[in-house]
Amino acid sequence: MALLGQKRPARKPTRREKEVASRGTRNASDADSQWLTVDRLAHDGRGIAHDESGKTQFIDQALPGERVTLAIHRTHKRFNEAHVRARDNAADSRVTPPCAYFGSCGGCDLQHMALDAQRTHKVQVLGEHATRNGVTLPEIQPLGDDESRYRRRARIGVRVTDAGELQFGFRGRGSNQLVDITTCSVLVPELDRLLAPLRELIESLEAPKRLGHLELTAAEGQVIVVVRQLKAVPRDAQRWQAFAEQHGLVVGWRVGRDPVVLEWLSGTPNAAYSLSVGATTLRLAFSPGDFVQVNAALNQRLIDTAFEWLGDVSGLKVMDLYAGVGNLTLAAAAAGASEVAGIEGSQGMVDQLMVNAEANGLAQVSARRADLSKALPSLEGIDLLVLDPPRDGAQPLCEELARDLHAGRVSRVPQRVLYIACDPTTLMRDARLLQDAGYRVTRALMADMFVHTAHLESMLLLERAED
Ligand SMILES: C[S@@+](CC[C@H](N)C(=O)[O-])C[C@H]1O[C@@H](n2cnc3c(N)ncnc32)[C@H](O)[C@@H]1O
Repeated sequence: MALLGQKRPARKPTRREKEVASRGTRNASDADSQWLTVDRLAHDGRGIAHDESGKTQFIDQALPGERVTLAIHRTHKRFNEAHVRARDNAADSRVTPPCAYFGSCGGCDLQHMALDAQRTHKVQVLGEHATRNGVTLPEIQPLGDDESRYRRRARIGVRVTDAGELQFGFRGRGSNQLVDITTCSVLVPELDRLLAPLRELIESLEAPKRLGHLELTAAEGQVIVVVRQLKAVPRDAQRWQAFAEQHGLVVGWRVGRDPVVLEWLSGTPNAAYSLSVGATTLRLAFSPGDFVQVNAALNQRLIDTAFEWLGDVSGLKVMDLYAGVGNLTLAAAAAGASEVAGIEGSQGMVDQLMVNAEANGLAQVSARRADLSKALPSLEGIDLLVLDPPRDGAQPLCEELARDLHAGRVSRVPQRVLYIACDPTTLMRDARLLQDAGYRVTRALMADMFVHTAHLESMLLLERAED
C-alpha cells in the first residue's frame, strides 16, 4: 500500500552505508596523543607525518619540521586525516594567515605559509609529477608576484537556511556548506569592497531565497555582477538597479530554468582586458560567461615568458587549441606569426575570438569550433602547436601526434609544442607520450596563478629534433 502523506518507516542501512559510517568522523576526544614530526607536504598542502605504527597522517595546516599532536577527524584503512591539536614549534615558513576565514573557508589552502615557501612547494609538486611519469625536465622556473589580491572573477554562493539566516560566501573546507564572509583577501580590491554591501543588499531583498549565486567580474573599467535568479521578482530588480547605480556596476540576472535568460538590469556589459605583446597592446573583449584567466598580471607574465622562450615567431604557422577568446591566439599573431588558427569548443567564444582578432587588426587569425575530445584537427604544416586544455588535458591529441611520429608522418607533427596546463597530473601524462615519441622538454615553468591555494599553472616547451 502506498504511504501517501505518511512518513516512510526507516529502512535498514545497507552494508556499504554501514562501512562508510564506521570509517566516518572521529571526534577530537578520540584523537591520538602522540607527538609526531611533520616530514613533508602532500600535493594539496597538508602536512604528512607517520605515527608509531607507520600509518600516514595528512594534517591540515601543519608544516614540515613542526612537532604536533593530532585530532583525527577521518580514518581510512591506510591513512588518517587530521588537524593539529597542539603544536610544539613553528616552521620558519609559517606566517599568520592574512584572512580571518582561513581554515573554515574552502577557497584557500596555504595562507599559513610564506609566499616563497608556497612557490617552492609548487615547484616541487610539478617536479614530482614529472618524476612519477618519467618525464625529464630542465630546471623549473618559478613565476609569481607578491600581489595576492589577484582574483578578477569569483562565484559567491547565496543560501537562506530554513531558520531564515543568510549564508553568503564560498564553500567550507571539505564541506557543501557556505562559509559566510564579508571580505576575501584574494579578490581584487574592486570586488572585495563589494562583498559587505552585496550581503547587506541581499538581506534587504524581498525574496533572497530566489537567488542562487552571484558571478562577479572585474574587467578593465567595469565591474559586472550577474545574479542567478530562479524566478524574477520585480521589486528586487528595482533594488538591484538602485544598487548598481550607487556602486557604478553593470548588473544582470540569469532568470528561470530551461531556458535560463540573461537580462541586463543596469548598464551594458563591455568587459575586456589588455595584453602587451612587444610594442603592441591588444584589447580582448569577453562576455561574463567566457573563460578568462583569473589572474591578469600572471597571465601577462606567462605570455611574456612564452614568447621569450619561443624567440622570433615571424613567418610561423601556429595552431592554438582550446583557444578561449583568443588570449594566446592573438598574442601569437601580434608576435608576428604568419597564420594562427584557434580552435575552441564554445561557439560563443569562437565568435568573440574573431571579433577580437578583427578589432586588433590581426587578419592572419582564423578560428573554428570543435570538440577536441572527439575531433582532432589536422596539424599538417603547423610549426608551433599551442595547447591550453582544461583539467582533462589533451591525451587524444598527444596520442595522435605520437602515432604520426612513430609512423614517420613528420609533416603532420609540429617542431614545437607549447603546453600550458592547470593540472600537472594530466600535463605530465601527456608530456610522457610526447617524450616517448621523440620530443624533449626544453623549458619548464610553474606559474603561481592561484596564490594561497594548492593549485598551480604550468607551462612546458617541447621540441623535437630537426627532421
Ligand atoms: C584553460 S581554458 C584556456 C583558454 C585560453 N587558451 C586562454 O588562455 O584564455 C580551456 C578552454 O578550452 C575550452 N574547452 C574545454 N573543453 C573543450 C573541448 N572538448 N574541445 C574544445 N575546447 C574545449 C574551454 O571552453 C576553454 O575556453
